Amino acid sequence: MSRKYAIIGVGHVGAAIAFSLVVQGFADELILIDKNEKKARAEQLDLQDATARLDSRPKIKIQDYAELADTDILFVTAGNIHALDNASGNRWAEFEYTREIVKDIAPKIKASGFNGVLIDTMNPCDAITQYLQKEIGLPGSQVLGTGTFLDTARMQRVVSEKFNVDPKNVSGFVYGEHGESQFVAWSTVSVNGLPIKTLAPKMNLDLDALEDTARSGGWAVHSGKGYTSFAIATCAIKLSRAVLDDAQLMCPCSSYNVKYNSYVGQPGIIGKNGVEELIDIPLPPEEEQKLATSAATIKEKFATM
Ligand SMILES: NC(=O)c1ccc[n+]([C@@H]2O[C@H](COP(=O)([O-])OP(=O)(O)OC[C@H]3O[C@@H](n4cnc5c(N)ncnc54)[C@H](O)[C@@H]3O)[C@@H](O)[C@H]2O)c1
Repeated sequence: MSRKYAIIGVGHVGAAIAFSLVVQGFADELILIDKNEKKARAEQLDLQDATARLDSRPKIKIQDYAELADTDILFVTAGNIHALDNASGNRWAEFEYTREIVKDIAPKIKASGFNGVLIDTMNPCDAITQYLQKEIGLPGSQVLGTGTFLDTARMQRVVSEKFNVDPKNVSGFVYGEHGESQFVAWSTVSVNGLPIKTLAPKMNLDLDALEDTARSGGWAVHSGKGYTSFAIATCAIKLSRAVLDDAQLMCPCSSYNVKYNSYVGQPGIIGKNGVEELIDIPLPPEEEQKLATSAATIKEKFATM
C-alpha cells in the first residue's frame, strides 16, 4: 500500500518530521507546503539529495494543496516559534500568529477535498486543532492534536530517571491542555506495573516537584535551542503510524470530548480512522476537577477564534 504524507509548515517541527519519514522509509510520497516557498524548495532538495543513500524511493513534491486530495496523513506544523522567545513558559503567546495562520490554511485544506487523518502540532494545540476540525468539517475522529502525548513522554522520562527504569516501563497519562493547565494524573501512573502512588512515599518522592519538571520540560529544551523538534516529531509520527497500521494504540492526544464540548488531551484508541474511541478512565475527584478546569481554559481561548 502506498503511503502519502503531507506537511504544512516546514519549519523546525515540519522538517524534523519530513526527515524522519524519509530516512525511515515510511513515506512513498511526501508533499511539503510552506508560506516561505524558498524554504519548502530547500527542504525538498536537501531530502532529495539524501535519496541516493536510501533504500526507499520517496517522491517529494512541494507547494500544491491539490495533492492533499488523496493524502493519507496531513501534519499541520505551521507557526511562528520565535513568538515564544520571550514568553516565559506561555504557549498562548504564539496564538496571535497561529490564529491567523489557520484562517489561511483551513479553507485551502477543505477545498482540496482532503479526507485522511490530520495531525496538528500548532500551538496552542488544543484550540487550534478544534478550529481546524470545525472549519475543515471532517469528522472529529479524523482531526487530532498531538496534545499531551509529548507531555506524557516527558513525564515518563522524568519518572524513569527517578526509578532508573526505561521510560517505556512508566505508564500513565498527562491530561488536559498542552499548556500550563495540563496535569499528571498520578492515579494512572505505574512504574514497572506498580502504582506510583504507593511507591512514592517509600522513596520520599515529591510528585508535585516531578510534575513541575515534566510540565516545564518543553521550556528546558526551548531555552537551549530556541525550539523543540525531535520529541514532537517522534510523537507525531508515532500517531501517524498507528493510523496507517491500524495499530489500535492507546495513548493520549487532543480530541473532542463531548462532556466538556471541547478538544482536550486524554487517552484514546488510535487506529485507521484516527481517534476511534476515547478511554474514560475513572479519575479521583481532584483529578476530574483539574481536567474540567483545563478544558475550560481551552474553551475560553477557542471562543476567541
Ligand atoms: N504540540 C507540541 O507539543 C509542539 C511542540 C513543538 C512545537 N509546537 C508548535 O508547532 C508549530 C511549529 O513549530 P516550529 O518550531 O516548526 O515553528 P517554525 O517557526 O520553525 O516554523 C513554522 C513554519 O510555518 C510556516 N508558515 C507560517 N505561516 C504559514 C502559512 N500560512 N502556511 C504555510 N506555512 C506557514 C513558516 O514559514 C515556517 O516555516 C508551532 O506552533 C509550535 O509552537 C508544538
